[in-house]
Amino acid sequence: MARLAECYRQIIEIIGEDPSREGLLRTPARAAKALWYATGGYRRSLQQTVGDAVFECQQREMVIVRDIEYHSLCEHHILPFYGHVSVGYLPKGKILGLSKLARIVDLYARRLQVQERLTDEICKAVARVLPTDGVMVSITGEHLCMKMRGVEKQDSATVTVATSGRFADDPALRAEFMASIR
Ligand SMILES: Nc1nc2c(ncn2[C@@H]2O[C@H](COP(=O)(O)OP(=O)(O)OP(=O)(O)O)[C@@H](O)[C@H]2O)c(=O)[nH]1
Ligand SMILES: [Zn+2]
Repeated sequence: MARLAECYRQIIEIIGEDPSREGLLRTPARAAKALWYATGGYRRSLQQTVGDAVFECQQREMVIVRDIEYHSLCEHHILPFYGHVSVGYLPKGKILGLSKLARIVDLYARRLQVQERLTDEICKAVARVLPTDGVMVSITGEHLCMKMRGVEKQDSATVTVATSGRFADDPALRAEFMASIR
């Protein structure tokens, strides 16, 4: 944390500000803490995230948690991107504690990411922590690197999808998932 704060102190200096100015005195420490938090996904495992919250259940119909908000950092510019994740799966004898789906989202969002990989990692993680007949994930994202700099498009949104198991080759299942999250 001290090293990170020192890096931020230097950044403040390099951009032409005075790190000893009263308003900026504690900024390096605050910014370090904020970045540490926003990248906390590197310092937790999937197992720690899910714990023991896998339960027996014979329900086989699709389970969906939709509109889980996330904040991530684009790996190209280290600027935020954010939006909503919807996760669905087909249970096969076991179900996952609902909050754990949201915790899995945070586990992979709080890293340097591209939206496509975030989508894929969430999909694979759900399939890893419980038996399923398939997992589907859809993410919407607004990227500050496309809004506040660069191409400066304020209204574009990115949608990404990942599937596994029966979702990969059953258009009706995909359609059911997409209809439920709309
Ligand atoms: N596929 C994908 N691209 C992303 C994501 N986040 C940012 N990018 C893109 O990463 C690309 C990096 O392109 P470069 O040409 O190397 O960088 P740049 O000169 O800053 O590009 P501009 O943003 O076009 O100014 C840009 O097109 C960004 O829009 C993401 O989650 N997924
Ligand atoms: Zn970017």
